[in-house]
Amino acid sequence: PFFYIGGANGAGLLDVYCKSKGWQRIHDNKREDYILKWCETKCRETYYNFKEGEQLLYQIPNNKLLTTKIGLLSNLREYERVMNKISKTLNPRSRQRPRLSLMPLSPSIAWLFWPGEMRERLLKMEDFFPESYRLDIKDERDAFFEIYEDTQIWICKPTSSNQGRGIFLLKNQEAVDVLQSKLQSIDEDPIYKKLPYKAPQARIVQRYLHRPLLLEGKKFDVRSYLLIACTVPYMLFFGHGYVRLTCINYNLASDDLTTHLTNQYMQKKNPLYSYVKEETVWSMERFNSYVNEKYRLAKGLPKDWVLMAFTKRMKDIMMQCFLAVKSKLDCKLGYFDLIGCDFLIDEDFKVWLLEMNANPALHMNCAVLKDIIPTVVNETLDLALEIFNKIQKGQKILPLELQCHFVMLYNGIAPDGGPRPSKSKTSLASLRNQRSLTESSPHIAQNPPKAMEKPPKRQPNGPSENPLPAPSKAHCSRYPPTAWGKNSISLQPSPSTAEPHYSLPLIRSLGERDVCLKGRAIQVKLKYNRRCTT
Ligand SMILES: Nc1ncnc2c1ncn2[C@@H]1O[C@H](COP(=O)(O)OP(=O)(O)OP(=O)(O)O)[C@@H](O)[C@H]1O
Ligand SMILES: [Mg+2]
Ligand SMILES: [Mg+2]
Repeated sequence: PFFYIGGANGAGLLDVYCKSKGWQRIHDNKREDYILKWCETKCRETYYNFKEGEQLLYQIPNNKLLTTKIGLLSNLREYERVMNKISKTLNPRSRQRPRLSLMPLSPSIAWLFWPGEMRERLLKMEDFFPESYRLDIKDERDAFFEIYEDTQIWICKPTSSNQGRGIFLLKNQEAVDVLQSKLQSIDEDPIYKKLPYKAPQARIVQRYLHRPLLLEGKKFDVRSYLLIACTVPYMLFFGHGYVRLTCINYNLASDDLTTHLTNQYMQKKNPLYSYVKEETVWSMERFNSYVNEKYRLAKGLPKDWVLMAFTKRMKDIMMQCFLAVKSKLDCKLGYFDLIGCDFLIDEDFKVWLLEMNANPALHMNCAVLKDIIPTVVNETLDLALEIFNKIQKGQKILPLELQCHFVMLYNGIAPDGGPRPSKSKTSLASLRNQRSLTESSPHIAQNPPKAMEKPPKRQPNGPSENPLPAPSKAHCSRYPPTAWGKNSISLQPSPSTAEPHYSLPLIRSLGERDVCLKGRAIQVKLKYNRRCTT
């Protein structure tokens, strides 16, 4: 079996992992006979030639729905708008009365179609995403220029750059005026009208969180992971990452971007970096202990706020982002993705999502990263492979033998334990007859997965359709102890957030379809594929 790695990010770790399976590396990107392909950048041919159900391919082709600044902002907004609309129609407790013609048989029936977990789960965007405006839409940027008040601080970011490239702060009216006239001249430039692809990248402006929580006087953000190990059915996991601090103390008035932008790439530009680099990345345990020690009493926080409340909040936010694009992501058996999610905590311990990243950095330039990154990479591949193999063989996906540090966020497994039919064209029956990766891998074939000794345990609060077994800890010994496993980071999956089957049409409809209630029937009108489910 062959594998291909494109780019340098994490290449060493990926190479070792794949070779340990007995696979052989190929260097020709055009070859189509690979079983796993992991590329930093997406290329159209790869997706065009991808053999669904036979190959594993890193990165969902349209992950930009989440991983560009504009994609994330627009999808979160649209999700909130649609959810509020549905909520007003279906929620009998809503202050606004539903329109009579839209009244279902009884409010309590309508309530049934609004699953409890979704009611509770829906977060207000303003509570986790800093106020933002798209500058590529005229009305929206005019709205920003209208509301801007002198001395407010905003941050301006290009939609699909990373490593802090192209980011600047807007600190006064003068800077905002300069930006306004620049945008106007781009808009009016005849060259860009003719050749719009030559125009500079679209941008957003975002309210600058000017009172961040500080660690030893330094600003920081937290990189965590959203692993989409499978898209048919969806299998999502949360993974802890690390804390990224600046080299020098935070100073709001400073014009030095390295005090404001916490990403490692920016920090490397600071002359102090080589002296303090080990201090610019903290493990989550160190962060947890620090908060326990310095802030617990002063701020009245519960013990282990980082590993408990903060972690839960990150998971909830990730879930909301996923639900916002769930019906739009390209799903094919074999696609998987690892998305880096950046969170900032403010002085009031409020958690903010800054952005989501495709192809997150897998470099190991600090001791903490040497500990964390291999685990992230190995378990990403383990989970993607285990799920893929099980589906190919028609086996039940759960329990997952190789799940160790990642915590399950969501699964779309049908109540019978098999994959749920999706919009993917793959016939699972035909996949079962195909040669599986396990069979084609001499290493795995010699070491077939051990059967689980115990039947899967039921989660106390999980819905009965989707019992989530505890991950096998035995597997953790395969990798050296890491910051993830050493201390108290939970190895237990959170209560299942898998969707109850009755809500599927409703959930699928979100964002793209109209829900309309008529007479005694609840009808979900599907705008795009003209199917009608009652
Ligand atoms: N709204 C904000 N308020 C305060 N600080 C912010 C805000 N947005 C971004 N930052 C800071 O700027 C840094 C870079 O921003 P962001 O992560 O959005 O850009 P990026 O170029 O995609 O970076 P990377 O992908 O390397 O993390 C963040 O790590 C954070 O420290
Ligand atoms: Mg980024
Ligand atoms: Mg970032």
